[in-house]
Amino acid sequence: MTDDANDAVSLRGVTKRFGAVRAVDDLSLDIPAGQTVALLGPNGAGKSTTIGLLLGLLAPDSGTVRVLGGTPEAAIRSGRLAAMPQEGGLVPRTTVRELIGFVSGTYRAPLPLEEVLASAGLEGLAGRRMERLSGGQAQRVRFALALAGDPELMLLDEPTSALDVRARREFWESMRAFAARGRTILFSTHYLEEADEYADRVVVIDRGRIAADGTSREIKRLVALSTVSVTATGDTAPLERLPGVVSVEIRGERAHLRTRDADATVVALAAAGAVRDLEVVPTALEDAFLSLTGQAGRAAGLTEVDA
Ligand SMILES: Nc1ncnc2c1ncn2[C@@H]1O[C@H](COP(=O)(O)OP(=O)(O)OP(=O)(O)O)[C@@H](O)[C@H]1O
Repeated sequence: MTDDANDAVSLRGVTKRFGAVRAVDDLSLDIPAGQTVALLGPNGAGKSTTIGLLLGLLAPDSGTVRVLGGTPEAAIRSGRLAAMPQEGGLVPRTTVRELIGFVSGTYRAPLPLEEVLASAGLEGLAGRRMERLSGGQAQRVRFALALAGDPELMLLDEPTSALDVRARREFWESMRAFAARGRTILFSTHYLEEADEYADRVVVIDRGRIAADGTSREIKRLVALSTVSVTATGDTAPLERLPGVVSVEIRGERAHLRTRDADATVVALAAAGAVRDLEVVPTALEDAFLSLTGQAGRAAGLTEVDA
């Protein structure tokens, strides 16, 4: 790992404990300027804690946290770092234009109001009052407020968790425009699909440590993407050793083989004469993700990148 002063984010051996819980455990992560990075992990993985550390809301027990070459506090003070809250922050009875205009006025070098409205996809909603916005529209206003100071880095903790599918898509369209201007985005999410679609890079975090780090294509290649099912008779232990197989689950008469290479697994099953009622189904992305952070992932020999 290189030490690059141009990194937008640099965490070095960072640990944050809450009592006996190591919410972030010796984590090292560098994000070069211009990347859109998804921090992906199950509940309690340490995503919010990581973002809290980067915003200076939490102090690490050990290790160093650098944001845009300095401390999080300095980055926020200069307006170079912005965060978007999940909820709240919108003043009722004001219009979209009034609120964004007011907040813009508090920044030293704000973006022109019309540009903020356009970037957040709010042109048609500028005159609308806060209480009349849908969930997705309100979230775009929060995004606009974060955008107004023209930050270089945006940190988003589960920005779409309260949104439905359509609102989620609309939100990400706004985010894409921001990223296209060469800005850096780090967002946390539970959804592999979201990481897959919107991030240049996916960092999978599990129990405060990095479980995998790569493009979503690389991450998906690491995980078991198909399940081969057969009716199993006799000893099922050898199934575990077939090519591609990551884990085997026996339910009644059926053996479900989670595999990274369905073709190789099927060929090997055929050679063993064990193809009764054979079925191959793609694993849902969510399940694939669980296999990466759960037992199956460890069985597949995935190593912690930053151990
Ligand atoms: N203020 C706190 N006090 C005590 N424990 C905490 C605190 N904040 C976080 N934790 C614990 O630290 C661990 C990591 O929590 P964190 O909120 O960072 O995870 P997360 O990945 O953001 O989870 P989620 O997806 O559920 O938001 C969890 O075990 C959590 O219970």
